[in-house]
Amino acid sequence: MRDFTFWNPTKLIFGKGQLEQLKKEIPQYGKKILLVYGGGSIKRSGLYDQVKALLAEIGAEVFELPGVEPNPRITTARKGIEICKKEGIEFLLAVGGGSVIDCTKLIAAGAKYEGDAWDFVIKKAFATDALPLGTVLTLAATGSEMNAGSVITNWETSEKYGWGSAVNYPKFSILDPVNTFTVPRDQTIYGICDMMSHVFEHYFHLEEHTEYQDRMCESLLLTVMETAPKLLADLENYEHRATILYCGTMALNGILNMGYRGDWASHDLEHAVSAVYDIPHGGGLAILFPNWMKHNLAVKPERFQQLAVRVFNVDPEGKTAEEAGLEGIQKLREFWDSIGAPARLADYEIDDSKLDVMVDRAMLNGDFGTFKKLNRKDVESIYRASL
Ligand SMILES: NC(=O)c1ccc[n+]([C@@H]2O[C@H](COP(=O)([O-])OP(=O)(O)OC[C@H]3O[C@@H](n4cnc5c(N)ncnc54)[C@H](O)[C@@H]3O)[C@@H](O)[C@H]2O)c1
Repeated sequence: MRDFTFWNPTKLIFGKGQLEQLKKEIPQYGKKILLVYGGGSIKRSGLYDQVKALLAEIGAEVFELPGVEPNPRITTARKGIEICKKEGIEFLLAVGGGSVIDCTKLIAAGAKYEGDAWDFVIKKAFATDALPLGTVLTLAATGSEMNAGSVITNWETSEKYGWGSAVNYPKFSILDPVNTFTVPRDQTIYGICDMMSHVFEHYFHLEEHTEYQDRMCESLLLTVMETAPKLLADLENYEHRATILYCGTMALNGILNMGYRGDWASHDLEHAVSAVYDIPHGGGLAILFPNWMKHNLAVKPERFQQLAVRVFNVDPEGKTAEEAGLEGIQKLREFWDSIGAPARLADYEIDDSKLDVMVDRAMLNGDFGTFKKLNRKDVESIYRASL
């Protein structure tokens, strides 16, 4: 295990009816609020009206940025930054899923920056200051509600990158499982694949002696796999929504991955696909991750074997580490198939016609990944296996 410092300042407020806490939390930061949300699901569910009523109760002056897209775009963040600068916004409230939260993070940092906020995303500049932000999460998936990451797409250049800075941590995040009841079945599945993928990104590392971290990762995977079918059979079940919501946050808030660095190449592979085709992030990961695993099985077969035995119940008797590991990867595929996750790029009508463009996008910053550095040939091979 490597040396580490753990710091996560986000206040997590979890449970039924917790939206009321907005009245206590927001006034510490100011009265001029930018409310950021997506395509209207919060209006249909009634959450928008509830938030507006609470903001009215604390006498907030509310400006709005609706219409944040899934795979949020730099153009939308720029609109939000303009509002912040023009109106002297003091606090940003994101109400939505990972896309709304990620966009809000860029707006918060961009509002304190003279240049174009895309500079942060391409790492031309590093964000050292930001307006404070809070979130009301409506979809279990990304962990963005309790981390410092943000993923932004530039549709003009077909680029999608993750960027991060400690200034991005939400001051608070309100997680009421009831607010996730309306998440449609497909988005619920993508969220489940996304949070499991975050754990896999952690799990495949080259560090020795991460016994406790491994078991935490495995326990999260087992919990998600046990709960997912129950939730998908009963989408408005509070307890199952709560378990999945909590798992989504825990999968990517820094708690599982102290003392080592995970791989993250599969996320880069997926970002390059959705920068070209605008597919749901969790759906892309469900297609690509098992193929990344097969491609890299030989790098450290014992890790795949451990995952197979402990999480996928593979009997290691009489098998090499590689054979047992491969069986585990097949069981992961079977599990994702069983919940209705996409398995091939063809499920999104993606063929090999833009394969070179996707490879170019993925390779823009050179070889990537830490478990194994992927080069152009590796990337092409994983995409081809995923067609
Ligand atoms: N910041 C991070 O750490 C991180 C990690 C992983 C992924 N991401 C990024 O996050 C984005 C995906 O976010 P996401 O998976 O949370 O999905 P999302 O925010 O893109 O939402 C997906 C869809 O679900 C709808 N929706 C959200 N909540 C709903 C509700 N309660 N009822 C009905 N519909 C609802 C949205 O309107 C949208 O159409 C991608 O851009 C991905 O790259 C970020």
